[in-house]
Amino acid sequence: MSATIMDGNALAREVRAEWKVRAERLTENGVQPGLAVVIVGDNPASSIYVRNKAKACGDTGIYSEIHAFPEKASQDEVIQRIQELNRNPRIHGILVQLPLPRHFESGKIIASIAVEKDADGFHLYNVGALVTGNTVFPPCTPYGVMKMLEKCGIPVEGKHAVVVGRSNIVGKPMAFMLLQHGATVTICTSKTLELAEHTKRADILVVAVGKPRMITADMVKPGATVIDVGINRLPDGKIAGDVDFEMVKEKAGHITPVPGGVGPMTITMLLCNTIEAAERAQTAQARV
Ligand SMILES: Nc1nc(=O)c2c([nH]1)NC[C@@H]1CN(c3ccc(C(=O)N[C@@H](CCC(=O)O)C(=O)O)cc3)C=[N+]21
Repeated sequence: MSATIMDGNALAREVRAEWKVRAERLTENGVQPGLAVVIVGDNPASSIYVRNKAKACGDTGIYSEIHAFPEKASQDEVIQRIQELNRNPRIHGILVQLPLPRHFESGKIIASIAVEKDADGFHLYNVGALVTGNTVFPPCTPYGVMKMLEKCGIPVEGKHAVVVGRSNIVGKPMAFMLLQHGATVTICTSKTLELAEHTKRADILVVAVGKPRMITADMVKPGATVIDVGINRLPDGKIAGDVDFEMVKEKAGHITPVPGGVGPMTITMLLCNTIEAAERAQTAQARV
């Protein structure tokens, strides 16, 4: 029996339709949700991604601005722009596209984003909120994964989840979100010894390492849910995930493809966080 494919494009459309109603309600009340995307340098992958985000905003009724800086921009001028965006009432969400050029200290840039406009959930305050179970803005990729599990009716509570990858933007927040939902969580890295011994015990396996097809069928428990966060560009130009999709889909119960899996959900959750931020701004306004 072949696994059920978790269609990220279809799920993303569904979630966007639900949230679009909320964006429209806000707009009717005079507060159109607004997102500012700050991008430094001209990494072609980032530029495509930023354009896709702007388009997704338009489709969902969100106002968006792109603030592009040249590679050689100074850290101070970027921080100054972020501070302006922090004060701009049209903007409810601010995203600084990562990675930044090497001469930037990402921590300082992220710290300059107003906590209540941090649509990526990367500010240390929001990281702390997530870890303590008081999440405001869940980081978009793990948030998208949780939403996919929910939409596909995959239970998390009591299950053994294994996360492979320990990045601050995917692996770590993913592990804490699964934990918050009652999973027993194992966090592995690409360096974990006997990795298969861990992954084989996973009811839910989330892989975010960046090594094409590193998860093979022998590393997966029959019937498991396999979530592939990896997006690797192969020498022939094709895109592959961290999971050997063709082989693993014969063994898993549910599996996400790449492309068309977690990626479209990531962009969608950014839109949700922006709408959420606008709703909170409106509520705060009403209280004054
Ligand atoms: N501050 C910040 N926040 C981010 O969320 C962030 C970031 N910086 N920097 C870059 C990464 C990468 N990322 C992707 C999101 C969606 C797709 C996506 O939708 N991919 C499609 C198409 C893939 C393709 O064809 O290239 C898919 O998987 O189907 C890809 C990559 C968000 N990132």
